[in-house]
Amino acid sequence: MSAPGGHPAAGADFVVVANRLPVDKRILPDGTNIWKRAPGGLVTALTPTLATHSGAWVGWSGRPSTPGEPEDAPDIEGIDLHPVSLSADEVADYYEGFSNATLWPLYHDLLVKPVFRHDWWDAYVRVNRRFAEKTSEAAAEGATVWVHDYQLQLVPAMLRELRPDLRIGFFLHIPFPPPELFSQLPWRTELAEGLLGADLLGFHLPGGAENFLTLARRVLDAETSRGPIGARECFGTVEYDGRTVTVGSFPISIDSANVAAEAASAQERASQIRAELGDPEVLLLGVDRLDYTKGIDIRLAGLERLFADGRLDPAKTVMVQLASPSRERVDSYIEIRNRIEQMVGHINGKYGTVARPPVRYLLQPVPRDELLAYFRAADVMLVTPLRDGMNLVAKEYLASRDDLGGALVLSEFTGAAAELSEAYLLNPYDDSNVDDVIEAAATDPADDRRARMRVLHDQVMTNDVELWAGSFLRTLAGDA
Ligand SMILES: Nc1ncnc2c1ncn2[C@@H]1O[C@H](COP(=O)(O)OP(=O)(O)O)[C@@H](O)[C@H]1O
Ligand SMILES: O=P(O)(O)OC[C@H]1O[C@H](O[C@H]2O[C@H](CO)[C@@H](O)[C@H](O)[C@H]2O)[C@H](O)[C@@H](O)[C@@H]1O
Repeated sequence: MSAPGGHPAAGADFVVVANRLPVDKRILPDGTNIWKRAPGGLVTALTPTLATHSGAWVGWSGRPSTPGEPEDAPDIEGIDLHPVSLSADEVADYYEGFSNATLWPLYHDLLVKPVFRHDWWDAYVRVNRRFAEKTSEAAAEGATVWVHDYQLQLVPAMLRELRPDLRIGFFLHIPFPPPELFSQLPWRTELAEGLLGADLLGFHLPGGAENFLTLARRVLDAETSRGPIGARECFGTVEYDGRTVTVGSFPISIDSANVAAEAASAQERASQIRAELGDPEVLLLGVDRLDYTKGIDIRLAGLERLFADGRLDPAKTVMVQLASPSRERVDSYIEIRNRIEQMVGHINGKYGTVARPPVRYLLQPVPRDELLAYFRAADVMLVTPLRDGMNLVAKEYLASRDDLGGALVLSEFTGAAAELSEAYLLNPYDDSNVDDVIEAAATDPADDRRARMRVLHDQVMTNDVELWAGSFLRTLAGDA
């Protein structure tokens, strides 16, 4: 039913728009559908915020739709879900193609070569329009809409055209590259214009926000502010199309109190995990989506060098790598999986015994309580990306350690490093630095490690996801 202006009479006042719904749809062998809460940083971050607002979420179910299949709209955890259908071709062209083989590598330092294809771009435009239309149907008059991430950069302008009454925020969860890299994109003008449909554009780091201001000047000849941007303060502006768009830095975080409480109750399982692993002197842990940006190969290579140089003893050291399958049909993901599995086999073949391989590797998502038990068990958490927008794993690990045990090794090339200066920071491009830092985190005196963990744990407990969402939404409402 529509209100006089053509807008839904009973729409939501607060609508989140993201590539994925906070659930995955699975079809059982008997044909019935079940919805499971999906893994991933964005989903993990936003669920608590939505549960406290009465909101709607527009997104994709995570699987291709078959023609004619009706989309059911489940309601989980008090959130009204609005599924957007993608055909198998659209999954290939919009999600695996333009989003994850064009934009993802372009925004992550060209770690692999981005592919520029016009048919992928056409699918991206078509799917962004479908998201904008679905959102327009879901939002009440004057609603606040929060659009997320690189898959949906055209939605702000498309939605503004459909619904000028809405207050539109956009947040980018991955790095925003320097204009020199972004400008390789044949559709750079269209993307910049798409983003500027928002009232507020948020980035994790001030550097990403400043990159966007420079781009707006160069590509669109827009007038922008020139002063520095600060986290949750000192916002920038772009004058475009007769409107002022605010640009800011909002570092995302986690539901710290919940993670800490759940991890504390996983202590018994943590001790059991150590025993199952043969009570190693040093337990190293990696937890990541299997992505070439995460530097899983970097930490494996470091471990092998430390064994080869006799700096860590393979008989007394275990590294657990929990990898979650991701974007499995994209070539660069197939290649990194092969590389990692070859490295794991090589290290175990060379430095293990039949009873005791030093690397234990899983390629499957691990249940939440089990994951927290691993955090609680680990002596050293290895977070070694070559580039990462934020990295919530690092923050989850720190929140889990209210016992002040453990140590965090953290790449300088993560967004998290900007806030977590007491971590064992490393440059993943510098082999000897990688080795020195991992060794220090494993062998430094317990008091030194504890002192660092105290600062880091407090930092994450104070700067949680509520602060992130609250500061973004207050700025969007003009109350900051
Ligand atoms: N193997 C795994 N099993 C279960 N959850 C995982 C696994 N790997 C990563 N996760 C979860 O996925 C999220 C990853 O978020 P983040 O580190 O920000 O990176 P990204 O969103 O790029 O994957 C975290 O909440 C983390 O706990
Ligand atoms: O949806 P997928 O293709 O399975 O990918 C999962 C998510 O990966 C990316 O996460 C980013 O967001 C995190 C939270 O802000 C951040 O910590 C991390 O550094 C980023 O890589 C992606 O941006 C999400 O859209 C995906 O859902």
